[in-house]
Amino acid sequence: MNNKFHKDTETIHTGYESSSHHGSLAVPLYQTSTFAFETAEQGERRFAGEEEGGIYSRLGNPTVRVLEERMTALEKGEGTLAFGSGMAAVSAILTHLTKTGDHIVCSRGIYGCTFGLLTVMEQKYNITHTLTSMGTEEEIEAAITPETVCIYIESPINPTMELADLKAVSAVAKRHSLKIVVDNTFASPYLQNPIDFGADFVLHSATKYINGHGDVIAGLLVGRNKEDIDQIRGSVQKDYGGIMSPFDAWLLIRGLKTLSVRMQRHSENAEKFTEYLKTQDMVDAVFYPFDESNPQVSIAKNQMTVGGGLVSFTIKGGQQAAQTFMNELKLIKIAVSLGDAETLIQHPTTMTHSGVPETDRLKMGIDDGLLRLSAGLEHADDLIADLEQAFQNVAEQHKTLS
Ligand code: MET
Repeated sequence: MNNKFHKDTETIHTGYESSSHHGSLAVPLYQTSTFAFETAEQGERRFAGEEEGGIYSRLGNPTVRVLEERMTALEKGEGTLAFGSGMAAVSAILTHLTKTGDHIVCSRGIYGCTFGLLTVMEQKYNITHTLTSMGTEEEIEAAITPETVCIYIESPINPTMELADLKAVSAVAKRHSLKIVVDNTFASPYLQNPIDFGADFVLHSATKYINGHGDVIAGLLVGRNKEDIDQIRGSVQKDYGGIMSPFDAWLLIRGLKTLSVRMQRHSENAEKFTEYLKTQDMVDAVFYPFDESNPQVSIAKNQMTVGGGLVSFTIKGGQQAAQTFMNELKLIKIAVSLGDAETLIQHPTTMTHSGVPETDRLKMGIDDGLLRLSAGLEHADDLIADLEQAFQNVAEQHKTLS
C-alpha cells in the first residue's frame, strides 16, 4: 500500500496486505525466536544481506515489521525500530549519536529515567549535557559548545507540559549541523509530527498512547532517513539487543488501530479538566498546551493539532496536600504511566522524577505540589465528580485541623 492516506486510515492498514497471509484480517503473530533456512546456502545469503527473509527475531520479525512500517508512515519518516521499552529507544539513539567527550543540549525538563541515563553517560563516558529552555533560538544557542553533537528534547515536557519551539530548535540545529531527537510520547504521532519541523529522530514510549491499554512496555524510534535507521538496526539495536517481542508488537498493532478516536477523547477530557481545575481555590497553577492563558499557546497551536490528554497542576500545600488529595480519589487511579483508558494521577516529586536531585528537579519546574493527570476515556462528568469530592474532602480535613 503505497498511497498516502489520512493518519486515521494508516493506523489501521499501513504495512500489511492480508492477501499475503491467507487472507487473515488481523496481522498474524509470528511468535518464533528463529526462522528455518531451506538450505545452508540460503542461511549464508541471508546473513550476508543478499537475500530478504527471516534469520532470528532479534534481527527482525514479520509482526514487529508491520508495526515499524505503520509508525514510519504515521511519523512521516523513512524507517522505524521497535524496542523493549521507551528507555531502550532513548539509550539506543543516544549511544548511536554520541562518543566520549561529546555534549548534548537537552530541553529544560526530561523524564526522570532519561535524566538518570544522561547522568550515567556523563559519569562513565564523559558525555556531558546542558539542560535549557527551548523557547527561543537565543536560549538554545547559549547552551551549545564546540562539543555539542545533538539536541535532545521532549515536547510537551514530562510532567511540566512546557513546550519546545520546534522551529527554533531546527533553525539552531541547522546552523551548527546538529542532529535533533524528539521524544514525542506526550503528543503521539496523531497530534504532532516533529519530522515536519526538522527533527532527525522521533521516539516514543509506546507503552503510552501508541498502545493505549496499559498492558505493554515498549519503545519506538523513527528516523527521517532510512540509512540512519538501517545503521542502528545493524549495530546498536542488534548487538545491544533491547528489541520488542513479537507478542508486544501484536498488542501494539491492535492498540494503534484506535489511536485517532482515543486521542480525540483524551484531549476532550483533558480540556475539561483544565477548565475545571482553573476554578479551584486549592489549585495554584494549571499547565495545558492549548489553554488560552498559557504563554506558549501559540507555539502549541503551531505544532500540535489539539492539546493532548495530559494536564498538570500545582496544589497549594506542597507534597502533603498533593498526597492527601490523591488518596481521596476513588475512580482516578494513582499510577505512573499515561495514555491508558483509565485516568491516572501521579506525583512527579516522589514518583516519575524521584531519581532527579532536588535542585535539578526544581530547575525543571517540578515543585512538591505538582500533580500530573493523564485523562482516560471515561465520561468526563464522572471524572470531574471524583476530583470534586476529593477537593471537598481535603478542604474538610483542613478545616478540622485548623
Ligand atoms: C518508572 S516511572 C515512569 C513511567 C512513565 N515514563 C511516566 O512518565 O509515567
